[in-house]
Amino acid sequence: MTQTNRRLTHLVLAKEYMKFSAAHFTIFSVTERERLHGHNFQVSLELTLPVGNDGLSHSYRLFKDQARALCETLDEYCLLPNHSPYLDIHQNNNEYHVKFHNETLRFPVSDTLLLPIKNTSVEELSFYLLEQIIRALPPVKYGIEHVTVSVSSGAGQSGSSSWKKEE
Ligand SMILES: Nc1nc2c(c(=O)[nH]1)N=C([C@H](O)[C@H](O)COP(=O)(O)OP(=O)(O)OP(=O)(O)O)CN2
Repeated sequence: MTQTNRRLTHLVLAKEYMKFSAAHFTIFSVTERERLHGHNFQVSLELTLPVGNDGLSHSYRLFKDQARALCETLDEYCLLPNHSPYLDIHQNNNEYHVKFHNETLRFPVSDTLLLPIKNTSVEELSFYLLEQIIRALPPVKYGIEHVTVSVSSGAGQSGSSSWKKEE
């Protein structure tokens, strides 16, 4: 397919089930954080990819199922940023002891996920999920030219991150 007659489509996938319920606290500085609380985080996925002669890019079931599976890996956990510059996290038997400023918070290991992110913000969660999506759906294999993952912590607020195929 030449560059000129390539037909690209932009799929937007934002199914209600692409969500995860999780506890977290956002850290604002070396001394300031919010209290532990939860959200139903909503995820959306946008993909740009070519449409074949059959008028189809891929069955978007493939992408929806992957997004849903990724959401399930985060569902009903307390999420901690393992790369936060403000936290010192150690496991002590079946607990994580999390030192922040002048306090130590304790979380059950069974209910907590340490994510490779710097904060449990929507922006950092979008970076994390984008990396997971690219790992699960290699763009070269699926002809994906651009992908954006958005994470919302509530109506009217979200963060997103994107990957774009190098020209
Ligand atoms: N850049 C970011 N700022 C904030 C984030 C974030 O993810 N990225 N997250 C929070 C808090 O986690 C909080 O849960 C949501 O923030 P808040 O402003 O309190 O918004 P509400 O969901 O409570 O909605 P309002 O109706 O606007 O109060 C804070 N900042």
